[in-house]
Amino acid sequence: MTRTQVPFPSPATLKRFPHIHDDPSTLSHTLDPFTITTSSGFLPYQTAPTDLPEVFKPLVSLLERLPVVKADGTPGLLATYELGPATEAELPDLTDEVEKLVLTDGEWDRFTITAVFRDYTFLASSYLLEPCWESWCTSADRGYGLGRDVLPKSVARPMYRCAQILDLPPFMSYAASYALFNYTVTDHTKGLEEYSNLRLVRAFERGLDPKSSEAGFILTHVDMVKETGSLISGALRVIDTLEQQGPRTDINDGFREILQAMEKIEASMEDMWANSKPSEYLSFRVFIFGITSQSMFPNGVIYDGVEDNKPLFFRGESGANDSIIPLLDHLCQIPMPSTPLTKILHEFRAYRPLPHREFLTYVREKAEEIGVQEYSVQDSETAVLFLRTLNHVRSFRWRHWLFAREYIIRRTPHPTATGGSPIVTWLPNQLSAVMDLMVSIYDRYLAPKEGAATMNGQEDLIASHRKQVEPMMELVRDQKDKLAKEVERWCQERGV
Ligand code: HEM
Ligand SMILES: N[C@@H](CC(=O)c1ccccc1NC=O)C(=O)O
Repeated sequence: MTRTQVPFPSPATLKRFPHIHDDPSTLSHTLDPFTITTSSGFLPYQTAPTDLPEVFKPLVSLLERLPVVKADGTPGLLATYELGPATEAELPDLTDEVEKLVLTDGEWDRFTITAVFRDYTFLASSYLLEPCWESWCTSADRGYGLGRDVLPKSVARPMYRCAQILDLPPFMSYAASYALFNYTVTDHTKGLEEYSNLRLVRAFERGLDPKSSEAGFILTHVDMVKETGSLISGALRVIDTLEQQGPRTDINDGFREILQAMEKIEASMEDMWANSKPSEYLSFRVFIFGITSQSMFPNGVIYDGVEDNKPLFFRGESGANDSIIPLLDHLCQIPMPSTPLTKILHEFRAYRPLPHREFLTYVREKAEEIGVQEYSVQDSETAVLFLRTLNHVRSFRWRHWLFAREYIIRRTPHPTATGGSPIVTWLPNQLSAVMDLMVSIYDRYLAPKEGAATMNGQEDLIASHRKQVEPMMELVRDQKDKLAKEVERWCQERGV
């Protein structure tokens, strides 16, 4: 029997997110595929289509021939730098066919439209970055050179139309394109349970081979995000119970559910090292750069037939559009410094699917309104659970910093990440913010107080809770110093 004495989810949450507890397999394809449920979490409510309606055959044909190594193991169009000419010669403008992607009730078939969007964005990025791929493969210094600066009508117009319908920027994105709408399973009865059952749908380089580093890179993200149903459920339990002034024990349970989900997510994240080799990352990475804040696109890109042909600028595909960490940032009300770096963090928000954006905004506003942080620190047991939640945000970001260092920073002087953020300073901006908050909460609410009555029951309880987090806090203080020194060294070495 549950101890909950207030409705969960709260009427307010249910009103705002009516599908939150639905069985994902029953959801209508008119809904955005990233409609959130507590079982599918931030993954799409159903596995993405591997094929498109027949009329998009010319697009699918290009996509199947596109990868550097095709599904059958032979070289594809990007291997010989022939994708550009093939696209220009073969692809008709299928924008009118996008208009026909409606279901019987006349509503958009958003599920299929997202698959069409995914495929156009794959083609667009391949087309724009093919010259960079050629420079990277052929020039000794491994520079990227310049990308193409005009996207043909036959790619630009239908991609733009899909993006309008889905309310997304018209460019390859993390959720609706390369990562979360780009996996399938070999055995449908097994689903997502086993990592070895996962496969990519589309790939740039060698990703159709499940053992490749490209496949491993993306599928590790999928394997992590599959655990987000209970993360969302835990976060909602905290917010909904607090909003309805329910019992603290239930709020503590919400934090426990979050902690359990994060254990699984971080364990899966650690498999990145085995699933995707650091030495092979920079290859397929060429195709995921954006067209803003990048030397390859100094003047953005003209989308022929779109927005009066004025140059457009979009951030590239990035895990910064993932929703796990922003959910916890918002729930815990982690304050970010007012720096230009934080502005980039906010700009990334626009690249998430609409349902993720709506959910994260809801969590951010509710957490502020009901004061999740303030409530949590008033009781030493909740304060410990809150600190342990923050510690997951820290360890995620620390592990992630090690990825950025070993897969990218050590191996290329290129100053910006695919999303256009400065490669050395941006990730530490957020990592330092979490560590600062941990130290300030510990010092204020759990550290020994001068003159506190030692035999007072309350002090004893605080002391016993303090003991639980002391080793964790020691590590945080060490890591804070280590990070600052390391960032300074990289900045000096790279002239930042
Ligand atoms: C080899 C593995 C990875 C590398 C090299 C890597 C690299 C990067 C880089 C360079 C950024 C900067 C943003 C930009 O401008 O593009 C970034 C951001 C980010 N990535 Fe990754 N990433 C990796 C794996 C992951 C995984 C598995 C996740 C989990 C979903 C993830 C989630 C994030 C998040 C949340 C951000 C925003 C950072 C923040 O809020 O502090 N990344 N990543
Ligand atoms: N920003 C990263 C790439 C990246 O973030 C990313 C790209 C595609 C899919 C997932 C990603 N996740 C990691 O953050 C980079 O600069 O290499």
